[in-house]
Amino acid sequence: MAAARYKMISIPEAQATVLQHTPVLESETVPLSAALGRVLAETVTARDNLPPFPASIMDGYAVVSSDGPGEYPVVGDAHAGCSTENLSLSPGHVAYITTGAPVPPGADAVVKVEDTQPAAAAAAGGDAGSQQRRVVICKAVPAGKDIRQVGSDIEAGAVVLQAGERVGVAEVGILATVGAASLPVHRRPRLAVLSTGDEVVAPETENLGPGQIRDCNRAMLLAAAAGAGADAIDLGIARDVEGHLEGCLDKAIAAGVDVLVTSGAVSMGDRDLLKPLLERKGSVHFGRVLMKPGKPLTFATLSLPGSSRQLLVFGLPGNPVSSFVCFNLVVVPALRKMSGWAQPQLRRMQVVLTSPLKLDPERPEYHRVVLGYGRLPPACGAAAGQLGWFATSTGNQISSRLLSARSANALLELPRAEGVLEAGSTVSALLIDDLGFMPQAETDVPATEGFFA
Ligand SMILES: Nc1nc2c(c(=O)[nH]1)N[C@H]1C(S)=C(S)[C@@H](COP(=O)(O)OP(=O)(O)OC[C@H]3O[C@@H](n4cnc5c(N)ncnc54)[C@H](O)[C@@H]3O)O[C@H]1N2
Ligand code: MOO
Repeated sequence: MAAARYKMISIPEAQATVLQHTPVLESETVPLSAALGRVLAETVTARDNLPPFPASIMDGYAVVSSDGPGEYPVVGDAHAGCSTENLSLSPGHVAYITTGAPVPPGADAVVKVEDTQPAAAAAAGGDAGSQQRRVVICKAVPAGKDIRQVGSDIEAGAVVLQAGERVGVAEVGILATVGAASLPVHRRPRLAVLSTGDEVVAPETENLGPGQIRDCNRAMLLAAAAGAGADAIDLGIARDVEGHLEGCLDKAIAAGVDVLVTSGAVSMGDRDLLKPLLERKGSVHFGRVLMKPGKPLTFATLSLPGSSRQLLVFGLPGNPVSSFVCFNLVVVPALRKMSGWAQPQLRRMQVVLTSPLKLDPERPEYHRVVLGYGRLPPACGAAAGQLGWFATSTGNQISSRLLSARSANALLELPRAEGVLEAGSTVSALLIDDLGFMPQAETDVPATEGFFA
């Protein structure tokens, strides 16, 4: 019997080994326009107060609150963007003010325009020769009403974003607010993707020759790398001869990438040449993992000439689903760690099965599912009708059938066991996509009572 050369290790051991060999990449300074999705390498503080001046929240009149309702002369206008240098209020006077304008010194509240009226005399054409505008304040307001005090949104010197935080859309706005026109973020990982196999031909091949199939892994893994925030390059297809595979590996080294992701050539056939090559060029940390799909998953590191850095090599199995699953389970956390994520692991949640699932007695299995949120369907038995997260299987899970990954936003973690897990069972699931893009709209989920009233 042909013995497998590599010790079979557990999934957590494989993931820990990968992260142990994965560095956090150094920082670089990027303009704010390029910061989306990056992880901050330094804490950002506010250089000034927001608002920097007491600002009106409403269009209306700046008043001295102790004056109360009554008719008052309007001594000036404070528009957004103006200076109040030449405008100050004494009791018995008001100033017209717009939203976002500085409140003039002396005023301590704003009365919104809906709570005022034009003064009758002024409306009728002025009061006996004095051209002064007047207004009737109809409502008493407390001091501070409708004024944003200096620093009430952001105080000067306050930490607005921590090192290690990911820059999303709101964070771009926050950075712009504090004047961070450029900022230090962790460098994006550089990654190369290589397919292997004599049977594999370019996707644009119209008529397949005998024994040929189109290369789906390369396009998919390039897309996955881009989705995970890496800069990816395409190394093409390596033929099943050692010289060619080695030439491709050398190209990855010459390109200066941080990560090489290959697919295929890691199992037990006479043309599975990757592991021996990696042994020769570097260190193979594992070559078999107890998981389905993805058993021959391989991870190696190679020293780079003239550098203290190491090239991380992920030898993903050739079956497209195995490649897809393994990329999510080990490459995504590695790319996240490189990019500066403090917690790079995939997020786990508990979900309810909507159909019975057969278990594998030999390997723990990652079953691709579409998660939805809503009333659990009748198939969930006793839990039916409750609100919760539920998982719908993508069907036949054979590792050649990439349609089983279509729309999948999670991988169920099914234990290695005999038998079937019944519908209605709760299992853990790892998120592989943004739940905001759930393919199914939530069903029958009520909004908070009274929300639309
Ligand atoms: N004797 C054994 N044979 C196999 C074992 C085993 O333990 N003992 N493991 C099986 C498992 S599990 C897997 S997974 C595969 C992995 O094989 P390889 O990683 O060596 O991949 P290949 O043999 O090159 O290809 C497998 C399969 O995938 C197709 N393929 C490969 N590359 C692509 C691509 N870029 N695009 C689309 N499809 C691709 C290839 O044609 C094969 O059908 O090994 C089992 N064998
Ligand atoms: O591990 Mo293989 O991925 O089961 O087909």
